[in-house]
This record gives sequence, C-alpha cells and structure tokens, in this order.
Amino acid sequence: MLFVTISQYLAIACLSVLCIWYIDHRWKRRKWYSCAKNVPGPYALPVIGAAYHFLSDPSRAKWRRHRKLINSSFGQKALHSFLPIMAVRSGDLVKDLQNTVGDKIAPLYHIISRYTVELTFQTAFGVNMNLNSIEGKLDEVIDKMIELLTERILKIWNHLDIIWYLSGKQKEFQYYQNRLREVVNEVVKRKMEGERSKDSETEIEVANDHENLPRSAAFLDSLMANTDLDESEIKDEVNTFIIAATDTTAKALTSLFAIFGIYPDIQEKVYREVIEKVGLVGDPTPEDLSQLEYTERVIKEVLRLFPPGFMISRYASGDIDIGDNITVPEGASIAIPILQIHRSGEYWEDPLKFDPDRFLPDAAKRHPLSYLGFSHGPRNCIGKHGNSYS
Ligand code: HEM
Repeated sequence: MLFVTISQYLAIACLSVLCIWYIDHRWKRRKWYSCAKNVPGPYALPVIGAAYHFLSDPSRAKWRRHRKLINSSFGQKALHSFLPIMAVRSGDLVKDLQNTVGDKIAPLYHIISRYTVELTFQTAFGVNMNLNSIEGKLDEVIDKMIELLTERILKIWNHLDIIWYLSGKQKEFQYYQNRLREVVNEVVKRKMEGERSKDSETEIEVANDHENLPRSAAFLDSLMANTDLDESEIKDEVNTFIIAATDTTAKALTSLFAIFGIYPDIQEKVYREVIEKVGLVGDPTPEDLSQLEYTERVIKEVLRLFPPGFMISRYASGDIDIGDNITVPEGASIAIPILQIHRSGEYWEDPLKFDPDRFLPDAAKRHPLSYLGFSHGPRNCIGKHGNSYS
C-alpha cells in the first residue's frame, strides 16, 4: 500500500507549484529570458516583469491621444491658478498637524493624504468632497490598492494567479477597485449634472466654495468639453489622475516632514527661506515659488532618497536595440528601478547621505538619467512643476 507522509505531501505540493510556475511564467517568456541574459546588471529575479500589467496601459495610441489632451489642459497656467486654493488648504493642513504636536506618534501620512485627495478633486476636477461621505475615505482606498499592488509586484509567489486568487488578495483588490470606480462614476455624473444645472447641492459639489478664489480651469472640464472622448475614456483618465496625483504627493510630503524631524537645521533653513521669499500673509505667486531655491533642493533630495514612484515599467512595442549586443524583445516588460538608481554609488557620491546641495546648479555633473523622481521622456509626470525638476 502506498503510504504518503505529510512531508511527501508537502514535497508534491511544492513540486506542483514549481511546475505551474515554470509553465505559466518561465516557459511562456523563454525568449525574453534568453535576451535578458545579455543585459548586464544585478541578478534579476523573475519578479518585476509583471509590474507593467498593473501600472500602465499597453494601448500606446490611446495613451498618446489622451496625453496630448491632458498636456494642453494641465499647463503652467492651470497649475498657477491653483495656488490660492493650495495656500488655503495648506493653512488647514498646518492646523491639523499642530494638533499632533507633542504626540509620540503622529499618523502623518493619513493626515496628509486626506488633503492631497481633497486638493486633487478641488483643482484637477473642480469638485469639492465632503469628508464625512463614503468618498471621503478615498485616501484609505487608494492606500490599500497601492499596498496590494506593491505586494503583488514584490512578492514572487504572488505572481502566480492561482496563489494570488486563492489568498483572497484579488478579491480584496477588486473590492477597493470597485469603491474607487464608484467614486469616479459619481464625480463624472455629478459633474455632468452640475454642468447642466450649475447648482447641484450634493455631497460632491460642483463648486469652488472658497468664495474669493478664482475658479480654476479644471482639467476635468477640458476633458469633458472634448468631444473625441467618450464617457468611459473620461472615467479612465479621472481614475489615473486620482491614483497618480494623491498617493505620490502624500508620500513625498510625509517623507519631507520626517526629514524635517530628523534634521531640524534643514527645517529651519526651509522655514527661513519661505518666510523671507513668500512671507506669512497673502497668496504665494509663481514668482515667489521660483525663488525657493533651497526648499526645492530639499524636495528633490527627498524624492531622490524616497521616491514615491519607486519603480516604473515600460512595454516594448517592438524589438529595441539598446547597444552592446543587447536587444529588448517585443512584448517584454522593462522595469526601471528608480529607488535603486537613486541610491546607487555608481551615480551618486555617498548615496545614502541626505545632501540637498547635490542639486546646486554647479554641483558635479552626473548622468542625466540618474534622477528620475518624476520619470523622464514623453510619459513623465504631468504634475511635475515646470522644467525645474527635470
Ligand atoms: C511628488 C509628487 C509626485 C511624484 C513623485 C510623481 C511621480 C510620477 C512618476 C514617476 C510618473 C511616471 C510614471 C511612468 O513613467 O510610468 C508619474 C506619472 C504621472 N503623474 Fe505624477 N507624481 C507626483 C505628483 C503628481 C500630481 C500632483 C499629478 C496630477 C496633478 C500627477 C499626475 C501624473 C499623471 C497623470 C501621470 C501619468 C502620465 C502618463 O502616463 O502619461 N502626478 N508621476
């Protein structure tokens, strides 16, 4: 009689998982792995290739058309028109943060992310959110979605659909995705109703309730005015904006404040510069902001050491010859590990040292792509300020 012990069961189970992984992952991608062998660099786990599927859309033509439209409705002029509301909301954020003074632990990210969500809605979409409504918890929804995506990308076993589904993570992700979708639907619906009635009294109001602030040309208005886009395309863009703008900004600010806590002298220098160049009263102007040179260097250094977009990826729509006998084959996903590049001794001297002066105009020349806080090229960050952050 065949007697199977628990350890034999386990061995068979492991072997089965390995076989599924080999067929599902390695064998189907064997051409890519063979090409990747020629690429110099650290040993690559078969982990990162799937990142692309979660982070962007392979239909390049569609993206190009949308990007052109977004660029035209999200230029410097639109960004500058957001300054007054940003000043008001920054004041509110400071008050909220003051309430945590003296606390041993302050949930910085959670306080800040609420504001970045609200501001995105108020500026880019031109709608105000009621924080007590379900939609007000959107910051938590986005946070959970990004946490789950990161878990799927970085933990190799989660690449196997079977494990991801059986672990219940897919269901959890779907739940949050549906909640985000509901919000997006609601925003577009209310906005359309608002456009028709101009006086909607709803939880999400089409409004600018800070009476003295000029109504900004919201990005969503331009999208909706464009007859080339259907409703589902508009919703896709709203979705992308929510994910791209809110969590990144909240993480960047959280890291900045943590750095202020670690280096009070840096905080003091930033404070003095802001007081001197912008002052405590009145709205900051674009010219004021362009004078905050030290502050900008500190932000860049924060984004170098703690880039919210720690890894991006691209899809090779055709074979790409990148020199040195290396061809990236069509269909492959290419991972660009921003965090590793930003902390690499190959590109940065004493890479783990926090030193804003690396970004002084006369600092030693470095590789032009060694800093990718807002990515690079045609698909870079739309929220990147002017050219100064390149
Ligand atoms: C500190 C804050 C931010 C950081 C670090 C950041 C970083 C990035 C990075 C690295 C990408 C490139 C993704 C890629 O190359 O695949 C990106 C894309 C994007 N970002 Fe940002 N971002 C920030 C804030 C914002 C804000 C405030 C907005 C909107 C107002 C925004 C809108 C976008 C959009 C729409 C894209 C997609 C562009 C495209 O696919 O064409 N981001 N961001």
